[in-house]
Amino acid sequence: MNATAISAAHEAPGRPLVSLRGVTKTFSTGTTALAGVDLDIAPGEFISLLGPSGCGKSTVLRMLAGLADPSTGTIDWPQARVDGAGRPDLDMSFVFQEATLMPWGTVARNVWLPLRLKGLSMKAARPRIDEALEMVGLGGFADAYPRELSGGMKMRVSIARALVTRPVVMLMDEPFAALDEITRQKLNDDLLRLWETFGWTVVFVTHSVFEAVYLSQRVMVMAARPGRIIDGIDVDRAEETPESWRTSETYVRLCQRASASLVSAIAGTDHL
Ligand SMILES: Nc1ncnc2c1ncn2[C@@H]1O[C@H](COP(=O)(O)OP(=O)(O)OP(=O)(O)O)[C@@H](O)[C@H]1O
Repeated sequence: MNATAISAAHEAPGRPLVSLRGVTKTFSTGTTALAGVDLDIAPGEFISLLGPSGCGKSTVLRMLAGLADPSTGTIDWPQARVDGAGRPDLDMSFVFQEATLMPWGTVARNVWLPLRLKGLSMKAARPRIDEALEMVGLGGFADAYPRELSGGMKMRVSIARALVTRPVVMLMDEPFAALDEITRQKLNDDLLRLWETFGWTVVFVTHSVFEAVYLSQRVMVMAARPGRIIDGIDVDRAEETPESWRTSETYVRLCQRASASLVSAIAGTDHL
């Protein structure tokens, strides 16, 4: 494995896909969810936001998705055309912890949903639905109903529904947190394969040090009260295979480093 750079820098090299500067978010309740967040994310980067409950991870994702605006500070998309409200013309998909499938619809109809919202008929969308299901290993399950699927399969459907629109940016909010460890590891590997295939920019929220270091090129550690970034850890996985990476010295060392940051994040959080 190559030397692994570790730095607290929040900037990605080159021209960022998105750039957050001095971003704060204060809700009408008075809660300051984020204070002074500076972060650049490079195109094609896999970045994780790691931190204790309430540190503002989901708020960052929601702001990237355009579902919430910063109270102060800026979010710029230097490589995209933006509309009057500053929203980029990039396709983004959001994957949540719950698969949130429609129980009355087959797998194919669930995956169709975002294309249907764009006006595509089932007939026109079907090749893309089948391709998306193949990509997540559910080629034979188009006509199954959610109740017939395991938790891991439901999450695969959710990922198929996210990738069927061929997004540029994949926003993932603890997608595997509810799954057992073996399923989670398998889905981690599948996600990395999909990321390599599609070249997505992935912003991945997790509470798990091991998952963050396993998946990411960069792990941003956040603390709460107020939500802020306290550390940035660069991860160079080099040529490791999934198995050799999970047991490598570098992986273990970076997990220790991220754990130590997380401990200090939690130590500075008086409500825990
Ligand atoms: N709509 C809202 N109105 C008021 N407060 C909110 C709202 N959304 C989030 N918050 C508060 O903002 C802070 C950050 O919330 P956020 O959900 O971003 O944290 P998180 O790190 O994703 O937490 P978790 O890991 O528990 O999902 C929390 O204190 C939360 O209670």
